[in-house]
Amino acid sequence: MKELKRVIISGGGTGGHIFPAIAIADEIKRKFPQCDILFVGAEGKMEMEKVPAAGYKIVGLPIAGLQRRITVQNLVLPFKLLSSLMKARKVVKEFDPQVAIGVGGYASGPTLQMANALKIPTVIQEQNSFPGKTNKWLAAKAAKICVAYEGLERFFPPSKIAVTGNPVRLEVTKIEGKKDKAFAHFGLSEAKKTVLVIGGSLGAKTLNDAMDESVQKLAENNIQVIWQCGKYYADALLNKWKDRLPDGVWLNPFIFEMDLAYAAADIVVSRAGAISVSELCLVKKPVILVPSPNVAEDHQTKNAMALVNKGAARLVKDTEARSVLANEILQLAGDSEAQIGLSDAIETLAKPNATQDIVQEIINVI
Ligand SMILES: CC(=O)N[C@H]1[C@@H](OP(=O)(O)OP(=O)(O)OC[C@H]2O[C@@H](n3ccc(=O)[nH]c3=O)[C@H](O)[C@@H]2O)O[C@H](CO)[C@@H](O)[C@@H]1O
Repeated sequence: MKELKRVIISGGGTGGHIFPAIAIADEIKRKFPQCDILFVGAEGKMEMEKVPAAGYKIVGLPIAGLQRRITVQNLVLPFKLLSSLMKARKVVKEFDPQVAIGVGGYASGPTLQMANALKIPTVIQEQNSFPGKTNKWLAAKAAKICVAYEGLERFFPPSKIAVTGNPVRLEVTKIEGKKDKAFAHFGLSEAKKTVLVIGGSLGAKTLNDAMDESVQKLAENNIQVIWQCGKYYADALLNKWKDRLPDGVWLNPFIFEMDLAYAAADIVVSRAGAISVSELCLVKKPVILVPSPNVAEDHQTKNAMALVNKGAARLVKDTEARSVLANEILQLAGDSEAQIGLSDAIETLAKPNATQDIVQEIINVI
């Protein structure tokens, strides 16, 4: 069998790009423990913290995105791009990987572009039903494009597509037998129903507003809440709720132990980011999705509808969340038949072998 010895993985910006990249790296390491893996990210972005925390080395490029407003940052963008291309060329040349994998996000542009220029094969992993700009741009020269949804022939050369599903970190979805540890970790009681609220890797204002108005009501109805609010909203919310949070409400910017959060939950309320959706299929919990309307081509609604159309999730629109979310939660919490129906249906959409299949595609191109 061909062996992976040196691999570059590039991309990031949000957890939705970083965590699948880490899942791919973990699977490569599981198969080829000696493989040397180097990540290439964007300076100042989330990957510069999360990738080393997962035990991998990362180099940052000075790349940034175009701001929608006219700003000084936009004026220096061409210089940042040029210096990112130069740095990416140096990194790729010196590390000399057998393959470079792009997971979407700014940094993967210069890195894979330079790998292409140096005749190193490239593989792209696209998490969503609507591809990001960088992946669309890199597709023409990629050797393989691993996707999670059908129908991406509209954007990518059909002969290069492999429908694998999204890579998900293994330990995140291993929840069996962890309930006791989970309740202890979050300081919750086994006697009450638990709702997990996650606004994607960065938190979601809509979900925070909805929870801000309804945690009290949920607590009064014997429902506990694990409320992940995201780092941008944390100061204001933690300040407001300091000393006043009802019993059985855990509020924090980020959950490092997602396995415990999933294990504790009877119901999950979540944004419909692609990796969150893939994880939810694997943990088989009843889910209420509130897709973000602020993403390219409304792709979170498409991610969500793929489940809703199969009876595998309920949907609450972003604009309606503040007024209806608490009642939706209470209604579902009181209907165990509906909960079973949702978890049975969501289980059928899981792709448990996605990460192995992606690594096989990577091996095939070297
Ligand atoms: C606003 C935005 O641009 N969202 C995009 C971003 O979502 P986002 O970055 O929110 O990513 P996803 O929802 O796809 O995945 C979130 C990941 O973060 C982890 N997690 C989350 C919260 C937490 O407290 N702890 C934790 O570990 C989850 O377990 C999961 O692994 O990338 C996704 C995949 O390209 C896209 O589908 C989303 O539309």
